[in-house]
Amino acid sequence: MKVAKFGGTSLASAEQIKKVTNIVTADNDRKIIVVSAPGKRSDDDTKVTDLLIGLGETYLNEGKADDALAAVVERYRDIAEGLGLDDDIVKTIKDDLKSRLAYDTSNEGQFMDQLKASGEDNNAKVIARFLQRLGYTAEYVHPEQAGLFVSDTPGNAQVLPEAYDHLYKLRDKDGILVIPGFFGYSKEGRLVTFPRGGSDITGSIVAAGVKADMYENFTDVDSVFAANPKVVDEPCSIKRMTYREMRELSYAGFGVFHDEALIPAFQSNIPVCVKNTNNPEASGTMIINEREYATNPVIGIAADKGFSTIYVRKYLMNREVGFGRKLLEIIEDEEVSYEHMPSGIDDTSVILDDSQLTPEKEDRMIRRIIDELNADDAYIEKGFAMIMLVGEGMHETVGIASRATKAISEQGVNIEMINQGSSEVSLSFGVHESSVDDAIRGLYEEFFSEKKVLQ
Ligand SMILES: Nc1ncnc2c1ncn2[C@@H]1O[C@H](COP(=O)(O)OP(=O)(O)O)[C@@H](O)[C@H]1O
Ligand SMILES: N[C@@H](CC(=O)OP(=O)(O)O)C(=O)O
Repeated sequence: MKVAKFGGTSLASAEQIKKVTNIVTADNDRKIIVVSAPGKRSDDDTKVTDLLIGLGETYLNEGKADDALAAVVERYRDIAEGLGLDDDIVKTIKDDLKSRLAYDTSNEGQFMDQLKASGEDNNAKVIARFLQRLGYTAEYVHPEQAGLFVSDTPGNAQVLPEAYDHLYKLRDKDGILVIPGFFGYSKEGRLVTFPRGGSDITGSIVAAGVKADMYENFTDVDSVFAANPKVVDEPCSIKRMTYREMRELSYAGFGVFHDEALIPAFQSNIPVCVKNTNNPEASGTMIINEREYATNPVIGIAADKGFSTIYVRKYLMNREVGFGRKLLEIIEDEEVSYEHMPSGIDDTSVILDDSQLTPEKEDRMIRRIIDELNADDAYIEKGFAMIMLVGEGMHETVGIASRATKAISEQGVNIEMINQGSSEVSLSFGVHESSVDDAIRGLYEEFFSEKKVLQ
């Protein structure tokens, strides 16, 4: 049995949904499909999830949001018409959205979650209805009834261990099961979404729960590439990579697959295959436990912008017992997690993701570092990007770090930070955001320029 997840680009229009149903019905093993909300139809289009976020925010600010509601309903009307479905499904979706807007707004996180989740929930209903109309036995599956239980943390759900046993029972059902991605339910029955891009996570959890033979992740590219195709021209395709490599690369910026989505599949040893809805014949990228890495010690380069560094200097910092703990405690008190912490003798830097920061938090942290830790100097610098070079064979291959630093410096890019820490499969560099694309192109040229496909 296979679990196939289809992303927003694969379900953005009626035409795309028809491709999806062709793919699903062409292989009897594709018994469970996990679907996203309709995504972008073109580069300047808006994902339904973003329309829903806009709808929720307008409603919270103004107490009504008729135009924003109409824009969401219009997307489904377009799809329903293109699929030849009766208009009643559009009316049902409109009523559903209105009842979600009537939800208690006192907890904004919960209010937004149940609204955001409607994108996948209604799309799953449309797709199940379309499959039935085509004459297939197909069923929409409600995540709560399937037992997809998660933590009660709005926008940041984590699967609860008991979910897997409940999901196993889906194996007993007949026909094609259509499950909306992106959300589950708390034990108290509250809807909770995963982080953005979280339908990949649902797919992986369901694949692990039903003990699938494979988890197929359908998107809009033929494979995972060694670098972001928006930065490097025609980057080489990766045929096979390990879970660890994919996790590091997706954490560091490969938008094609959610980094948290690897864990459930990995723990159950289910191979993951990334494939293209627009070209399903292409073999895609297999993500597996081990690979032969002698010829390709490095498999990919990922990068992400939006990092800040807290720089702290204090003479004899290395001799002060508990300095690091106290520093991290100040950051913890602001409910901020840290990414890296490269250190010297008298100074240390803590790298933080900007999305967790506000000017008030920054001020409080700096003031406490100076007052409570008696630091000689402390300040925040913004506008960093982190680049990650990843590959299972890197640590056994002499000279990777020196080739990488040379390649970056030949682009005229200054390296602000290097971290070849405890991870055995990655090496990361901090550079200024403005020079990150040059650095990636330099690294790509050094490690992949002669290659078309990484086997
Ligand atoms: N290294 C990479 N390999 C493949 N695609 C990548 C990579 N880095 C970024 N991407 C982007 O990820 C996109 C697919 O992810 P996403 O838009 O989330 O798809 P979906 O709608 O299927 O969830 C691709 O169109 C591509 O532009
Ligand atoms: N629709 C949600 C969840 C998701 O995974 O979407 P996509 O498959 O389009 O990345 C989002 O945009 O975050």
